[in-house]
Amino acid sequence: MFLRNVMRKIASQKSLNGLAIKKNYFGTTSSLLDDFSINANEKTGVSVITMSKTPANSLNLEFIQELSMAIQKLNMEKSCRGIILTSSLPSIFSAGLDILEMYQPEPDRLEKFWTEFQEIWLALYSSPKTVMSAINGHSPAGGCIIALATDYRIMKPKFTIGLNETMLGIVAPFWAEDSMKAVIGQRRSEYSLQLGKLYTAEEALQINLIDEISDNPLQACEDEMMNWLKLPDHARTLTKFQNRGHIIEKMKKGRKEDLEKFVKFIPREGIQMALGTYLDNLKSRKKKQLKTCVSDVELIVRKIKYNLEDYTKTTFFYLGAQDGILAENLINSGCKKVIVTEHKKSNEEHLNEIQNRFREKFLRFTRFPNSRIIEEYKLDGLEEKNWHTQPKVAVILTLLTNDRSKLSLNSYLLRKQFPFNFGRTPIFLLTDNTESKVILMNETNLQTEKRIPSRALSYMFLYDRTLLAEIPRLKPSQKYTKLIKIQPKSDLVDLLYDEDKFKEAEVFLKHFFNKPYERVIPKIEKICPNLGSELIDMNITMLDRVKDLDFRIIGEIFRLVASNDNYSRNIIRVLSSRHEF
Ligand SMILES: CC/C=C\C/C=C\CCC/C=C/CC(=O)SCCNC(=O)CCNC(=O)[C@H](O)C(C)(C)COP(=O)(O)OP(=O)(O)OC[C@H]1O[C@@H](n2cnc3c(N)ncnc32)[C@H](O)[C@@H]1OP(=O)(O)O
Repeated sequence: MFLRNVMRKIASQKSLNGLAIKKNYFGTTSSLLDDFSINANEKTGVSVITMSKTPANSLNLEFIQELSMAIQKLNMEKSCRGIILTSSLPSIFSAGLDILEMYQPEPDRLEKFWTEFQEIWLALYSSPKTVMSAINGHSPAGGCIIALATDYRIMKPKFTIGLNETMLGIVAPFWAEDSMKAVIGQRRSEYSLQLGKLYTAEEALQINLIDEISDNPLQACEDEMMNWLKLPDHARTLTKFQNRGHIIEKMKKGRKEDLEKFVKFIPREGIQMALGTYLDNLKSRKKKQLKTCVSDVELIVRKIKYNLEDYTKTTFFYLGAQDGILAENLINSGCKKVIVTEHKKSNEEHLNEIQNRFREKFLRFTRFPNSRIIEEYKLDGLEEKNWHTQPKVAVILTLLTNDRSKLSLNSYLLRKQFPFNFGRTPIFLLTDNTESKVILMNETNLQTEKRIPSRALSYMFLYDRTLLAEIPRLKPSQKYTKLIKIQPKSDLVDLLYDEDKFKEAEVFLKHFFNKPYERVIPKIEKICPNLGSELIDMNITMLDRVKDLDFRIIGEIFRLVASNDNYSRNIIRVLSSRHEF
């Protein structure tokens, strides 16, 4: 019966094929939120899905939804024969479910979250394709569940994998347990699950939790995939379903009850306390591992009595090229990546000088495709370093001018060119702007706000995609209401302050998300003359003059509409799929 259903499903998928998959299936595509990319190889029929959601590829609702959709599409794509899952993060395959989704959850979201997790597991576990995991970093809990849902696992040495849910005071779902049993056997599974065991790759190989160890799991998966693809797909797929059918059926039958249990279980006081403690430990473990980072940045920060250690969270620095010395100090004190930016062509020479000075230390030198003036340097030996013990500080953007056009340029660069998702990283803008002020946010809940007047550290530039995506789910009390107050100067700000105009703007925004820019601008101009040109020149700082967060989002949309690029469109699509818009 099950096999018959499977055959029927494969047949119906075939007919859906043309509809479900974009014509340009081959090549590289990115997810809406840039949390993963898919590289589809036309020759081999193998698609590599690379997860890149910093800092840990933890699976939150949006990430799971997008990933799941991508896998389902690949499952239906006739020309795809194999899928490899991997990560672009240097030491984490996936840290499992995003604990913040389960800690102090909102009921509706929690339900959606678990439903989507069930869904992605089903899409992977019952995929008709050959699915492999190139586990190139830690893979606890949900990360291991995902890997277990694939057909073959190759892992990089030394990292850890396992179902450690009991360590968090929670319980792995029955279907994950079943998939583990199917791989390592009943006894070993029971032992591992009860003790929440995390195994090193070497240990995992011994108990068959993984199939191979390799320094280059992706390459090894690609090689192994070729062996699997020698066999006729239908025979291999049916054999897979013969083996997995009972587990899939059981999951489908029990999934409603599983969901009910989950949404009841997670909000329980004891569970919440356990999750809270686990989260605290996760954070404090990191603080203990921090070395003191002695650098110019710290000196600046010390001068203004600001404790850098509170904000030692990230691996990236933005620096003006004029800060060559600063960059060198940061590198010497262990920063993993330094981005050197320079905006004046005349300083190209200086940039070259820095580049030459640092050449030996950097593994890679990349020019951003759309800019002559941004350079990325990557530290030598990055892969070998133990990332756990690396000092992580903050993102710094230097801007030693208050010239508005440069401000625009910086925000533009940050928004358009910087390929990373900052997560909850604090971002500082160092400037000599005399109206200096800094807003430091507690990035986790946006509740804490401090102001530190300073000439040197003037402004915290809080703009990141994760945050943007998170804004709609913040409770009203968590929305930050105080932003830098600067006299509104532009029509746009007037518009955003004006209730009636705002309403009008909101109405047409609703209708024009998907309309071409040329059609939007005249409408905007009607409401607010001269706004079109203002929009083009608009920079993020203006948005910070807006008094209310919702206004800010609208402002953000104006800006995105104005820039009219793919990235903006994607964000708009994400935002417009939410109720707020
Ligand atoms: C009766 C039963 C009924 C119903 C069933 C009930 C419940 C079912 C639910 C069970 C399913 C659970 C599956 C899960 O996946 S739970 C999540 C478990 N995950 C973990 O335990 C991993 C935790 N993370 C780590 O151990 C380390 O981060 C890791 C080893 C992966 C990497 O270490 P590294 O030192 O390289 O990085 P860190 O500095 O620790 O992390 C970087 C930042 O990422 C944050 N982080 C890490 N993991 C998570 C996560 N899972 N969720 C959210 N955030 C995470 C970490 O805090 C760091 O953040 P910052 O400090 O930089 O802000």
